[in-house]
Amino acid sequence: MRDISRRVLLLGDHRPAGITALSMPQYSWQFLRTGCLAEAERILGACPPPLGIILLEGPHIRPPRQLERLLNLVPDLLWVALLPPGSLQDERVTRFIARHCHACLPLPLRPDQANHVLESTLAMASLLKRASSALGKPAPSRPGVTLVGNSPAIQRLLRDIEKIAMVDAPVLITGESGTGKELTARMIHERSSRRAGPFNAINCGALPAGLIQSELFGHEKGAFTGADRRKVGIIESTAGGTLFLDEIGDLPLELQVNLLRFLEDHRFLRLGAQRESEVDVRVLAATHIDLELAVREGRFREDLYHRLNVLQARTPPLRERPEDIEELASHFFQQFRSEASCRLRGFSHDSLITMRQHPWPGNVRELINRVRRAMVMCEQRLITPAALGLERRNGLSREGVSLEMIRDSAEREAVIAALARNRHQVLHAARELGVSRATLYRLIEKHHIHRTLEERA
Ligand SMILES: Nc1ncnc2c1ncn2[C@@H]1O[C@H](COP(=O)(O)OP(=O)(O)OP(=O)(O)O)[C@@H](O)[C@H]1O
Repeated sequence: MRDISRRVLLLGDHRPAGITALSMPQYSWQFLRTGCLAEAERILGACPPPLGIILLEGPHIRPPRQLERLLNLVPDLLWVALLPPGSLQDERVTRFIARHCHACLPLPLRPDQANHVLESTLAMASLLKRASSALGKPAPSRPGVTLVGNSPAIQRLLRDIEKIAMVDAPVLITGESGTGKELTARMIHERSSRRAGPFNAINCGALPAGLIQSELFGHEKGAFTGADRRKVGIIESTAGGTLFLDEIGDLPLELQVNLLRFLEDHRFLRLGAQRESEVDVRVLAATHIDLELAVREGRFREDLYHRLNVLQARTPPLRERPEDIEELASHFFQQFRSEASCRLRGFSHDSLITMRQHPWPGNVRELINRVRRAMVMCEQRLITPAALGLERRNGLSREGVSLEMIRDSAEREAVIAALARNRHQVLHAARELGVSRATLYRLIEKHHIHRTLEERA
């Protein structure tokens, strides 16, 4: 019987020179070769091998985006890159290797050298598997807290965070619920000169109006019935650090004046105290409501609004950056995998498409919850749309979906259907759709449709 741990997925359009020798009994590697990404996905979904080899030439490295999608599907598979002569001069190739590959081998293959690299990669794969199941820990993630995502909107936010962290002024962070406002505040703190001090967060909307004053500013013993000892408020306990005031729009008007006073001279009065105290705290505030409107309607003090709004950061909603969805899903998949069945290997192609179509009203928090639930409930090897609670539906019946998203979704469906009807022949599918071949290629790129077809037309 063959040792199934020596199975290797070989992704490439042809058998690379020297590979056949590695299938000989003295090496006994078993290669599952495919030049088609959809086929590769099927192999990974059915009975995934521990190793993958990528031949970095031909159309596969040309559209690296689709390739990266596949690699993100099974984050625990270790990849070895096969390098045709001169390929390392291509900066995209070196970046790709640095990001995704465990090792690389020059072509043509020298069987002993290739066998040695495959053996050591296999040993590393089994070591990592054992370590993650023994420790019950998620795969290592990036150091410190950081925003996952590569979209221009997230890159802009990351640059803003770096700049804001350099200055010691108040910040107003705006964005819908679940978009990462608190995470942004933490990142500002961790990158600021206050990083050695405390980071405290308080949700101004979650506390009853009667309690919030003593939570923020503290109180003296006997300040009110039941105040049987002195209490240090969150402002005071954040001395030398950063205070994050979430849902600042919910702060009662009578407390807004106290906060303004504190922002102006860092002085505050404990409830029931005779004298003011002084403390050095940076305030970051967040809101998901339109504060300017709240000012116009008299629900929020204009002077406090301007005092808080010295610097701004905006956390973009997930529907504005669908290109981040896959990376986020894959990030949380890795984080939760220790809690879930080890059978799971990643996301099905269908679920990736469905996730891109979903409007994500609850943003990243919703995505985290769906991935976590899917990892518990899914019985297949690849997470399905059903396990995510995102059955594919006709866009027109969905609530809260913009016209643009409906149009986008219909366009994607039409392209997929035309390609399927025309056996993936681009020229014929383009004719059927009444567009040029170039336009159809642009649509395939735009919607990240797996080109199992590549250039058959
Ligand atoms: N870009 C991101 N990368 C990684 N994790 C993220 C990202 N954005 C949000 N999260 C995670 O999503 C969850 C919700 O984020 P967070 O609490 O910061 O959102 P919020 O905007 O403050 O929400 P709310 O307004 O409801 O308080 C957290 O677990 C956070 O770590």
